[in-house]
Amino acid sequence: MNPIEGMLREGSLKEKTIIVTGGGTGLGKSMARYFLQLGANVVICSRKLDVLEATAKELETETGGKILPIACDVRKTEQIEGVISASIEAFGRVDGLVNNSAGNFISPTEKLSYKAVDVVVDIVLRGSYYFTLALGKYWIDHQIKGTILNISTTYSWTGSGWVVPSAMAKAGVLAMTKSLAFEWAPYGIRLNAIAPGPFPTKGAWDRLFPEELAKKFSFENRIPLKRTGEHQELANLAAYLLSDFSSYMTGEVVTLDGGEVLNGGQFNFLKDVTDEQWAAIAEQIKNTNKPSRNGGE
Ligand SMILES: CCC/C=C/C(=O)SCCNC(=O)CCNC(=O)[C@H](O)C(C)(C)COP(=O)([O-])OP(=O)([O-])OC[C@H]1O[C@@H](n2cnc3c(N)ncnc32)[C@H](O)[C@@H]1OP(=O)([O-])[O-]
Ligand SMILES: NC(=O)C1=CN([C@@H]2O[C@H](COP(=O)(O)OP(=O)(O)OC[C@H]3O[C@@H](n4cnc5c(N)ncnc54)[C@H](OP(=O)(O)O)[C@@H]3O)[C@@H](O)[C@H]2O)C=CC1
Repeated sequence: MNPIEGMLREGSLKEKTIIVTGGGTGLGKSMARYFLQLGANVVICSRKLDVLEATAKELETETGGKILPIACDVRKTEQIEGVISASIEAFGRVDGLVNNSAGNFISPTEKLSYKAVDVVVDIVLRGSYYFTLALGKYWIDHQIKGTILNISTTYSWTGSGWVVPSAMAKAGVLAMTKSLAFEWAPYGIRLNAIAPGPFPTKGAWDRLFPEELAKKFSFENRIPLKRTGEHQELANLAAYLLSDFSSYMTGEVVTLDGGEVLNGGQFNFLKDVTDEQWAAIAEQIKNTNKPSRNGGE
């Protein structure tokens, strides 16, 4: 496969200031890089300031764009408000938010302590609605037509065992996306979401596909398109959803997963049937049909 290129034309996010939570690592970092390349001012925030500062330095050198790293635990409202006021001070205003911060790990649910469930739900659900609420109030007060992109998962729809706190929290984020897309549409505020399939990042792989598991299962085999996602593919979609090109779209959840979620199709197990078997099956079904066509049983 050829390397995936940036999709939008230069300057597509010019004059926009976008906050990316969890923007120091993984997919958040890849989105931040592309937003900078498209001319946005970017604010990245998460718990680890040293990681954010290293990312900011790297991306600034690479893109020549303006990026501000700020420490913020998305479970703390005063820290979120601090990020918003520091962003306004640095760039004049805020136009976009990516709720990308997350916590997650695989575990049998009955082995989780109450705190282990809380930690994931609080980062994902509480963090997303705290940030959304704080920015929404600012946008409504200042008549700014802001845009929010929530990073969800495909199992928000289907549910999934062994990641139950994450599934509960991400499903809540989806409900918020659709509910507020309607309620805040009169203010011109848009909310959309991406449901990514597997995109290799250290954060996700260490906690969801650890070596012990990777030795036994081939994840690529579960994916109809037989590969994991490229970060630029997700960054392209994210930039589109934050740009004015998507200004007629709100309340939408776009799945980007190589077809992985379609595995649930009831007859998809037939992918292993050979051509010879298909010929025999067709013959058998036709023979069954014959008597009924001739008026028989
Ligand atoms: C296709 C892929 C879909 C991907 C989706 C994603 O979201 S990928 C994104 C992936 N990226 C990330 O997740 C990035 C951020 N993630 C993190 O920082 C950590 O994974 C965190 C979420 C645990 C928070 O860390 P922290 O330092 O704030 O918390 P802490 O260490 O204090 O633990 C709190 C409680 O959890 C308990 N506990 C922990 N592990 C396990 C376990 N394996 N088993 C059982 N329990 C476990 C721990 O014992 C404690 O409970 P206790 O004993 O006190 O009752
Ligand atoms: N990679 C994948 O295959 C998939 C990822 N996703 C979603 O994509 C997003 C990015 O995940 P990914 O890049 O893979 O993983 P990462 O672990 O790299 O990203 C998670 C980010 O969240 C930040 N974070 C965690 N806790 C907090 C907190 N309390 N306050 C603020 N920030 C916090 C972390 O920074 P810090 O530690 O500094 O706080 C980190 O930068 C997540 O929403 C994830 O659920 C969804 C489906 C698949």
